[in-house]
This record gives sequence, C-alpha cells and structure tokens, in this order.
Amino acid sequence: MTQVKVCKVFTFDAAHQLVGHQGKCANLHGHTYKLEVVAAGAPQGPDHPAEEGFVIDFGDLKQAVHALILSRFDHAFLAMGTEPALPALMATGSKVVRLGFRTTAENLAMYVCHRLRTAGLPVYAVRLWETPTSWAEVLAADIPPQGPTYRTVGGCDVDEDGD
Ligand SMILES: Nc1nc2c(c(=O)[nH]1)N=C([C@H](O)[C@H](O)COP(=O)(O)OP(=O)(O)OP(=O)(O)O)CN2
Ligand SMILES: [Zn+2]
Repeated sequence: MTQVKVCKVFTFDAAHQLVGHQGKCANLHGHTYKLEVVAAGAPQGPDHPAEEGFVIDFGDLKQAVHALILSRFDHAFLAMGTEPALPALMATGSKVVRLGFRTTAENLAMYVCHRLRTAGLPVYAVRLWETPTSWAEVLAADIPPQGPTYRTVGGCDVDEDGD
C-alpha cells in the first residue's frame, strides 16, 4: 500500500531562556514558533474502514496537537526548571511549562514528536521553526521508544568533558 505523508502547520507564541548560552539567547525572550507536524501512512486499506482516503483527518490532527501541545505551550514560559526568573513567574501566576531540558529548538522538536507519537498519532516527523530563518527537525523513527535523550546543560554550564 502506498505510503503518503500529510502535514499540518501550527503557530504558537512562547518565551524561553537558554541560561549559560554565550549569546543573546541567554536573555529571557520570546518567539512565534511555527510547528509542522508530518503524519505518514497508507491512506487506503484495512486500517481505514471508513475509506475516506485519509492518512489522518486534518481536523483530528489539529485537535490532538492543540490538546497535547498548543494548549500548554501557547503564551507560556517554556522552562527547563533552573531559570532564575522561574520562581517569580510561578509566584505571580504566569503560565509556565517545566520541561526538564534546555529549551532549544532541537529538544523541543524531539519532545513534541515523542509526545504526539506516544499519544498514538501516526507522526512521521516534526519540524519546529524557532524564527523565520531557523528550524529543527526530527524523524519519529529516530527517537527510541523510551524517549529522546535531551540536552540539559549548555553554554557556561558545560564542563571540560563537554557534559
Ligand atoms: N541550534 C540552535 N541554535 C540556537 C538555538 C537553538 O535552539 N538551536 N536557539 C537560539 C536562540 O534561542 C534564538 O532562537 C536565536 O536564534 P537565531 O536564529 O540566532 O535568531 P535571530 O533572531 O538572530 O535570527 P535571524 O533570522 O538570523 O535574525 C540561538 N541558537
Ligand atoms: Zn530563542
């Protein structure tokens, strides 16, 4: 059966901070992220008894990505958990998502891809645009079933061994 890829594109606004980064992204700042979710599968056959010819209904994909990712990430501070501003933001009721990893485009793309796959979506790849000129992409097949290995240190946090 022919495999077909379909893609749904989303945007969300969020703040983050790469503590220890040796450049401007060490500051708390925001992005309008663009998220491309690519699903793959056979659009016809025994897995599709309704025979609409969909890999997945775009509407169902939209609903799932909103529920699993966008409702949490949009207008939130995406935090690793060690940012100096985090206690103040939480104390004042700001929307915060504690992720436990550095909020690089690479880590966030892996997180989104793994989250969608573990929810049962036929996700093939996730591409996350951090700015109009910068994106990170991950293939679901490259993430082990137990989940991604995230980078948790960086910039001035890196010791002599690079860990
Ligand atoms: N490989 C990565 N590099 C950088 C990341 C990242 O997540 N992965 N993140 C940042 C900053 O958070 C920020 O996104 C700055 O990125 P940059 O592309 O440098 O942003 P600009 O606004 O300068 O983009 P231009 O389009 O070039 O003006 C840094 N690096
Ligand atoms: Zn940034």
